[in-house]
Amino acid sequence: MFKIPFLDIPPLQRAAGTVRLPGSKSISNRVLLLAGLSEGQTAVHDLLDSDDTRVMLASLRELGCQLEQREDGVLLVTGIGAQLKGSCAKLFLGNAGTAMRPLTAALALLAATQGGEFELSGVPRMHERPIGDLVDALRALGCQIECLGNEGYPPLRLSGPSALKLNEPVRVRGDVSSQFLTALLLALPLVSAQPVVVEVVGELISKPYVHITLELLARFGIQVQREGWQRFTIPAGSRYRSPGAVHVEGDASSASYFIALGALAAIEQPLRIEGVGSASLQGDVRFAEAASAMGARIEAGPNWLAVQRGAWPLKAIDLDCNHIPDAAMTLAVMALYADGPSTLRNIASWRVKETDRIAAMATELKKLGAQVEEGPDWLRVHPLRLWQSASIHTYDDHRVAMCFSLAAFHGLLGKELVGPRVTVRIEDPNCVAKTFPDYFETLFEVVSADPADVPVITIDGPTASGKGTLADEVAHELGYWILDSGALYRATGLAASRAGIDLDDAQAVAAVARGLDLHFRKGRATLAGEDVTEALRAEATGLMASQVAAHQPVRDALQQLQLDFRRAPGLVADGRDMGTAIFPDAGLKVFLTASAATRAERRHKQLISKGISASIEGLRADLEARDARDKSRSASPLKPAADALSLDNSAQTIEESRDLLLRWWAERGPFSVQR
Ligand SMILES: Nc1ncnc2c1ncn2[C@@H]1O[C@H](COP(=O)(O)OP(=O)(O)O)[C@@H](O)[C@H]1O
Ligand SMILES: Nc1ccn([C@@H]2O[C@H](COP(=O)(O)OP(=O)(O)O)[C@@H](O)[C@H]2O)c(=O)n1
Repeated sequence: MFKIPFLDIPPLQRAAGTVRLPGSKSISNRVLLLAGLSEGQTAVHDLLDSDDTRVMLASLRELGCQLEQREDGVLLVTGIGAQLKGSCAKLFLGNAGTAMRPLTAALALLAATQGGEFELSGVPRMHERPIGDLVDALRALGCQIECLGNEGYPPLRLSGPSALKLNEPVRVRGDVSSQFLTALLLALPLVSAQPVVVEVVGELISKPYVHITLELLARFGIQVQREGWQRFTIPAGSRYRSPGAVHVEGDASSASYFIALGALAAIEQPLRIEGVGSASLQGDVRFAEAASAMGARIEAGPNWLAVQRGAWPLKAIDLDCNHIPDAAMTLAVMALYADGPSTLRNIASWRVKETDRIAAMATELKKLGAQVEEGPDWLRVHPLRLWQSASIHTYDDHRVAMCFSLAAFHGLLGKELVGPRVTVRIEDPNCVAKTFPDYFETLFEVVSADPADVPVITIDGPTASGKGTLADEVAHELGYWILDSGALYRATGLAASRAGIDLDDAQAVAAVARGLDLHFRKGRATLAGEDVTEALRAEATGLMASQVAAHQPVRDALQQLQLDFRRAPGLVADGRDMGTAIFPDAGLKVFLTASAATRAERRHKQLISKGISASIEGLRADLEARDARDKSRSASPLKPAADALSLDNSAQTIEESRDLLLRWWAERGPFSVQR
């Protein structure tokens, strides 16, 4: 997760590989509610772990459901069997419409029939998202509902008991959001001693989502009879029965970003997307048809898609997007790469989502330089030729953040589109946590950029000056990768000495360096399958590293390995020759120093905190010896690059050094002067 104020994405070129999608949000929250209302236990496989599912889980727990996370990732939900365990609760539902609407309906009916008082609230934006049509339908049925802020909006208080009028059809509007109908369909089996009829007033929008609701109800034992999309009957005596196990499909709306990515940038081979396919329940899989119409080449299996670039530039479209409301936002960004203006129609529901999405898309697309027109329920986007760097505001809306990441593919993709190489800044990138917490990590796994376009910050300097610490801090703040180049020399020294090789034998050690089976994952290092994290950091290994690092053939052997770390969105590299030899074109070079006394003291503290005893005098002698060797060797000696900025951090805290580097970096970036 990128919990940082912004993420700068450099120009990207190609996409290749396989993406495994997280579970669908719509299916996850419906399954959780149904499992929570059922009798018995449901094993939920592939559940989405996101902000919206967390609020649903917290609510279910509050209402008395038992939740148990199995080691294999499966969640066991033991439902309340349609019987309230407690008579009051206050539920906070964040900005999750898929939790607020159905819980409102279910708790209103449970309070009416079994008595109780429940308060449902959310973040400020949730209190601006209308729920009046659902409240009206439930009140007409006899439920007691108070709007605690503005009439027609959360927060709500639901109380009972009260008599329900189930003889007449329950009428609900379907032309603003289909979630109101879904909420009623999910909840009314709670009171179906007699058949319950729901009638939709107005033309129902987003029918595919209602289709998902009906399919999932059927899996939980409730066969709703449907007459067109206007009238639904829940048979008398319907009861929620756990199906035992449920598998949540991959999120089809999330798939849209990768389908678009394939259409834009899977040039040599298709991009494979696993988790959705031709057998998916979700309407948003039909985004694939829209992408095909724009030129994507798509092959589909039951639960996978393979997408490749077809037409280029993409073909402009004019599309009624009512059937793919969420995924259609992705089309608005694809339209930048089309051969003419594209128009997305029938998207009025965008105005009442996480933010007013029509206004948001128009505003942000214009920042990139695009010409955009909007109407009450449509958006027209013209192709973009002259791109400009833009800082994209994301409105706490995961979909705005995800679809604008696709705007980083520009300029270099086709002959017609050559233009300036620009940076796309995504503000508040962590807002993707709502449905796809690892979206950016997943994206960066499958994209590649021209290395020259990938920004690099180098931090060189003597031992224990704080390079590694500072590199970690800065990389974390920017969402960049880290190269601890010293670890490569340490691993070479360790591997060579374990193999009984003379560390002064340059060629033999270089051969070890070339065959290094070294991997870094989640803060741990493995060498030939063995965890060597601690062994690498030992002082003795540092001395071996400095010995083998003096050989030019060893340095040559490790060069490509180091260059391979230069991947989007960027790199912070620490070592001795990062700015002078490995990344001479780095955008910022820092030469970090501190007095020998300070460094010996720091190293001492570091070792003591790890339970390793050492004397300050001994450490100082070692580090001075190492500095002397690093500076005096002929192969890439330790020295500041001509264009490096020097920083003596003897009297600085880590935070002060970090903030100074981030300031230097910001001054050199495309957003230093506010446009
Ligand atoms: N201003 C500072 N900047 C960086 N590190 C510092 C600072 N002050 C103290 N330290 C400490 O110095 C120790 C050595 O830092 P480290 O990053 O391992 O150095 P290097 O990678 O240069 O050998 C760490 O324990 C770190 O917490
Ligand atoms: N880019 C680099 C990084 C490390 N090294 C060598 O590897 C040794 C260990 O590096 P390191 O960065 O892990 O050491 P510390 O500064 O953390 O003590 C250094 O003393 C250098 O001799 C190098 O020559 N070039």
